[in-house]
Amino acid sequence: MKVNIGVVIAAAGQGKRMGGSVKKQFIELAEKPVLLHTLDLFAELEYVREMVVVAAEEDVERTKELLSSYPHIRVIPGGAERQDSVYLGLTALCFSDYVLIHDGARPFLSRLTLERLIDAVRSKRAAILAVPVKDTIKRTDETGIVMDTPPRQSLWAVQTPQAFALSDILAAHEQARQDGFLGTDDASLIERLGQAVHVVEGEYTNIKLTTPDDLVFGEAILRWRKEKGQ
Ligand SMILES: Nc1ccn([C@@H]2O[C@H](COP(=O)(O)OP(=O)(O)OP(=O)(O)O)[C@@H](O)[C@H]2O)c(=O)n1
Ligand SMILES: C[C@](O)(CO)[C@H](O)COP(=O)(O)O
Repeated sequence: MKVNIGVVIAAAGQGKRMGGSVKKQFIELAEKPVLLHTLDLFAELEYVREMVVVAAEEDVERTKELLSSYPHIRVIPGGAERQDSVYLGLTALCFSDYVLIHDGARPFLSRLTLERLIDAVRSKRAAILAVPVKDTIKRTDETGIVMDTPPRQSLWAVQTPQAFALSDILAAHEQARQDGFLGTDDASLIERLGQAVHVVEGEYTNIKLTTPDDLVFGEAILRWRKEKGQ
């Protein structure tokens, strides 16, 4: 059965941890802005019914210009926090049964992984990409003393896209706004309502560009893919 899939790209951040003068969505990797690396994959998919890019208010015009070869992608202004920007993106969708919520600053997603996530959301309603944590994780108290070491077998580093039935995630965002709850991802808003979120194993290369060293990893990922002919 044909389903309508919408995409919300959160790209309204200020990139403070990157620390440079150019916001990370506009930084060029292999002579192409990060945001275009991110969008290209979605823009070529026939089952994507609609796409919304959420940009910082001051960057809306610049983002529209950058996306001028994609007239079907809408660009709207975002909010103060990622969660606010995503909410605004969700409310702009008109035709979608399911939505993929993705960070504009996560430009190395592969088509294979995306398709596995889409298969999962169609049967499970809420599915996210994640990779098993490789390091040992410790929890500390406010003085930096280790409190405990959670068993690693149950720990995952969570990525985007995160995929949901649109009605569920809209309701979860509305509830979070009402409760004043701010999560660091969208799945946490569903989890707090008791709904199951399914993990789909992703790829370690689907990194988010957050700090300057991530740009070095990013260049290396692109080089590696080119060598492999991908
Ligand atoms: N108000 C915000 C904040 C973040 N984002 C987006 O959410 C994604 C993940 O956020 P993060 O890596 O934290 O980006 P920034 O907020 O730009 O970075 P920083 O926290 O270092 O300022 C990014 O694609 C970013 O553009 C957004 O759409 N709206
Ligand atoms: C949504 C996310 O990319 C999942 O890893 C991440 O939580 C975003 O966090 P940030 O604080 O906006 O970097």
